[in-house]
Amino acid sequence: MLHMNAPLQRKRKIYVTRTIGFNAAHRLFNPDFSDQENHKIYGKCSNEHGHGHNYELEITLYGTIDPQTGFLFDLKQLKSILEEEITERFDHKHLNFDVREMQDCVPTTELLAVVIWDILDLRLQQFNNREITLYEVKIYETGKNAVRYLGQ
Ligand SMILES: Nc1nc2c(c(=O)[nH]1)N=C([C@H](O)[C@H](O)COP(=O)(O)OP(=O)(O)OP(=O)(O)O)CN2
Repeated sequence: MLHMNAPLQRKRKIYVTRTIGFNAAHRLFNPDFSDQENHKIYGKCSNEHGHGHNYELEITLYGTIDPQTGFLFDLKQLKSILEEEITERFDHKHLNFDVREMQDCVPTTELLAVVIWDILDLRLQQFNNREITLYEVKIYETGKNAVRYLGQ
């Protein structure tokens, strides 16, 4: 038996974060509004042919350290899940047209965070019996603009 018991005399709750990026295009445009209204609300972000972003995401899990492995969750496994669920779905896509989960909404960073939360929350349900939950989806749309969603 390894001597990791000392720090694990009691259950330890911890947060683990993996960062991932993808490039995508979008247009902020609500078909319920006129072109003028869209331009007033979304400005240059409503330009007809859209524009691109280098999105950076921080995905944080929360739970109890496994006393056998010393992990909350294997980060290699989290990397694979994020590649399957996020990179494959969003990278080099146009969010208004190419991503089924975004087609009925204006692809703001807020709604992108909610959609990504729902995708990952579903995928991670298989690990709930290990007391692991999704804690936060944080998205940087630009170097200066970020959104955090905690599932509420
Ligand atoms: N609440 C939100 N506001 C805005 C969103 C959004 O998703 N949620 N998105 C945009 C645009 O997509 C836009 O591209 C961001 O524009 P801007 O603020 O100009 O981006 P920068 O950080 O690069 O701007 P600087 O000029 O460097 O400050 C707009 N609003």
